[in-house]
Amino acid sequence: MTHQPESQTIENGESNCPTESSGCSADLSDVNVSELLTRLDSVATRSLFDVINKILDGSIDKNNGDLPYGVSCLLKKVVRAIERRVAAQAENIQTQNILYKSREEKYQSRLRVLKTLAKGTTEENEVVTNQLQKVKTEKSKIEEQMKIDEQDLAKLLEEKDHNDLEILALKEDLNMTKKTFENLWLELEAHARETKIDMEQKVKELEYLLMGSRDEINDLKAHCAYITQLWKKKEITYKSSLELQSSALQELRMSSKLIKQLVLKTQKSYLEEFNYLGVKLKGVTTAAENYHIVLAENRKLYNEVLDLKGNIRVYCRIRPFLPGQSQKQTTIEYIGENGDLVITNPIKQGKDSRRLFKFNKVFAPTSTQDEVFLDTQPLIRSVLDGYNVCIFAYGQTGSGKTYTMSGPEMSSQADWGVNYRALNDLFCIAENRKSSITYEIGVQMVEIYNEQVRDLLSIDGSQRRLGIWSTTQPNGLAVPEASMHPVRSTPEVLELMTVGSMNRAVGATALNERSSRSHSVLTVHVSGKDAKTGAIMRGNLHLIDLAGSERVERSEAVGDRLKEAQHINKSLSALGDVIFALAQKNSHVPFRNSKLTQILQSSLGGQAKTLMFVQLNPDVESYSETISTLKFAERVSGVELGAARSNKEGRDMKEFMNQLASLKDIITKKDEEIQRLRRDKVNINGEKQGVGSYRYDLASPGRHSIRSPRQNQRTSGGKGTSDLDNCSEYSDKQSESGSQQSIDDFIKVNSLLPSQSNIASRDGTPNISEDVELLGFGEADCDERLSDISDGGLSMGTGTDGSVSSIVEFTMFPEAAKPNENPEKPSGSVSKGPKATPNQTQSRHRLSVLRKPSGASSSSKKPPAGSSSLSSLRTSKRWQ
Ligand SMILES: Nc1ncnc2c1ncn2[C@@H]1O[C@H](COP(=O)(O)OP(=O)(O)OP(=O)(O)O)[C@@H](O)[C@H]1O
Repeated sequence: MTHQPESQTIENGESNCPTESSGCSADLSDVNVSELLTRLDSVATRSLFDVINKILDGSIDKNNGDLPYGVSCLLKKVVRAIERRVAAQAENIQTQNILYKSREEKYQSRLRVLKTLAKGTTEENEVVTNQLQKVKTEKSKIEEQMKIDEQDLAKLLEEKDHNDLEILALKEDLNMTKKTFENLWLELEAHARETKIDMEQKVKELEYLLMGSRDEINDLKAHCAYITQLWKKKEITYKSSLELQSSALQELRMSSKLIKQLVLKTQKSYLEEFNYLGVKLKGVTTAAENYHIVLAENRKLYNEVLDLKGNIRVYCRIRPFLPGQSQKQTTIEYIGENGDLVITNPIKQGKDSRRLFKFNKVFAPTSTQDEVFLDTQPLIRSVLDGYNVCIFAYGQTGSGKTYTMSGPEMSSQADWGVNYRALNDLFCIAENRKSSITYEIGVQMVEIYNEQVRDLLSIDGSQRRLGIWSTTQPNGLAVPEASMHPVRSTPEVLELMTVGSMNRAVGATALNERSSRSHSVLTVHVSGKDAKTGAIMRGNLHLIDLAGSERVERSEAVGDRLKEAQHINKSLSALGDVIFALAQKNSHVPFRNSKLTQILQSSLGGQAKTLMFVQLNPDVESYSETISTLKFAERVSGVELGAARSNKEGRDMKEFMNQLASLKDIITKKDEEIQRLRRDKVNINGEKQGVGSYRYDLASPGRHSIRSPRQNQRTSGGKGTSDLDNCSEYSDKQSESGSQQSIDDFIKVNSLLPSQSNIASRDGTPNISEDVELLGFGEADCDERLSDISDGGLSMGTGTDGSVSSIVEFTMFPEAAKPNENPEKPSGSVSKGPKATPNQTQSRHRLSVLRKPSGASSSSKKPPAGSSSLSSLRTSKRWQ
């Protein structure tokens, strides 16, 4: 059935190979070729292409590309069908194309017609629209005008109504006024009539009165004549009294001349008396001169006494509780003015709970940096006189050592510690003395960390280990390898110290977050050259901030920290051993046991002045540390270092005596000048003003202008330190009020107001500084430096015998007036201290000569220098 149409098509002459065709149809069974052939023209072209493809694929697979005949015929048919179809379609397209073209032309011509039409219509439209627009505008204008007219009309109507109302009201008013006026007119007419009648009556009355007053005028005329007569009489009386008064005046003139003569006489006698007083004054002046010399001697001797004293001073400072510690219990029970300190253990009961310690001074937690420095200042000043001074802070970690020595971090000037203030002070004095002494100041800063000495100010920033001199060098350089930095001002020092403290080894322990685990040693080298003699003085100031002294187990340190703590403890116990050996006066002092004691050798063993700050933490938890710190400090305070000695070169006694003699010459010359000036002044004042002028001078403020730098500081806000500004201010004041003026003032004060003695102030307390300044010693730049003059509280253990020297001693050392408190102690022997040097021997000799009272045995009243009086000095805690 399926092969029928195919065979028919082939037979229809479409193909010459029917057998192949059947074979072919058999091969393409799935394409349904026979069906295709029957409706070749109606099948889609795509299907025809599919058939071709399948035929070709089948032939490739089965016959290796050679098409069988049947298949070729089939293909031919299909291709022809496709060709026909394509040709038909091409014809179709051409016809359609022609159709489209004709249509297009048709539309184009229509479009042209329409365009022409549209053009004409648009122009007309525009004209009409414009006209319409104009008409509309006019219409709207007319409408608006009409609206306005309507409004105007309405307004006019309203106004008209209003005017009508007003006219009505006015008419009413007019009527009312008219009526009122008529009434008033009537009333006035009636009143005028009444008034006319009254006036006529009054005229009649006045005429009657005029008749009476003519009599009165006549009476008045008579009275006036009488008064004129009276005045004439009085004039005569006054004239006579005037004559009397002028004669009395002449008498008065005569008597005034007499009085003048009397006054002149009295004046003359007064001048004579004054001259007599002047003679007496000379005596007083001579006494003052002696006082002056004696005072200088005393000052010298006083310094020598201080030198002989030679103790280590111990100041105790208690740190306040830090912010946030207000609830903590304190171990501090009592702080005495005299240096007493009572420590209590609140945990213990009974008498064992309290312990008393005694130091040179105890600073309460409220003490300021300023107050602490005021008590340290005199010691520091000795450095400029060629002394070695050592100040160190000892105490457990966090007890305030760094605070006392350097001040808190980022501190203001008020918070500056001893270091900054000391250097500031040194610059200040050096500046004041520059006319006579040229100073050079240099600083070194090293730290001892794990028994290694390191330069904190090395120029190349290296942290190399430094060596130490085995023995103390004459130039005081214990660590010669450490870089030396010359300094000229406080800002330079501040900069260096900041660098130094930044380089300092800092670690953390359980006790203090930023605990310094090294000893820091700041050494200030001062060398001064005397412009006149060429002598050179060298002084060293060691400022030491020791590492924390707490026990190893308490700091909970391990590893490196433990090693550090062990080194610290070792060096501190070496320090203790040295101090103990010194206290025992052992022949061997183990300075070499630690780097710290090696560096401090010149300050502990030599002739140096030493001050130790014992720092305490008041917290009860630190009780045991506090007690061991205080015990250590107590042991230190018992050490005597021997006499402090100034490092002066080439200044022997002869030189001193020469200087003294030349100074005396100058003073004598000055005194002569003063005498001359005083005489001139007396003459001038006698002529011009009389004695009153002296009283005026006494009250003048000039006398108070001479002040010590310390007084100046106190009055200017109580600042403990003086910067260079203060220095210059101080020097200015000094130069303004020269010694001439001060001596002059002194003479006036002592001669004219003996009750206001300058020797002692009114309340009985000594006024040493003022005395010294009044005598021209206000500047510390005299023969002897005033570095230690403020140690005025020290006793010399002497009674007074009424001599000038005794008065001076009594004034300067009020405690000396007390009887010897320790009579058992043999007087006349230097009980402690090393063998006296020739200088000391001489000083002692001078001291005893000076003290010898006229006509009294020295041994009965006063012990000689260096005896019990000096012992009492040692126990006296009033070293300032
Ligand atoms: N007098 C004081 N007034 C106020 N604060 C103080 C005082 N003393 C110490 N402090 C404060 O207590 C803390 C510890 O003080 P500081 O660092 O000086 O102790 P330290 O003994 O030097 O410790 P370290 O051994 O670790 O160096 C700091 O914060 C410091 O500012």
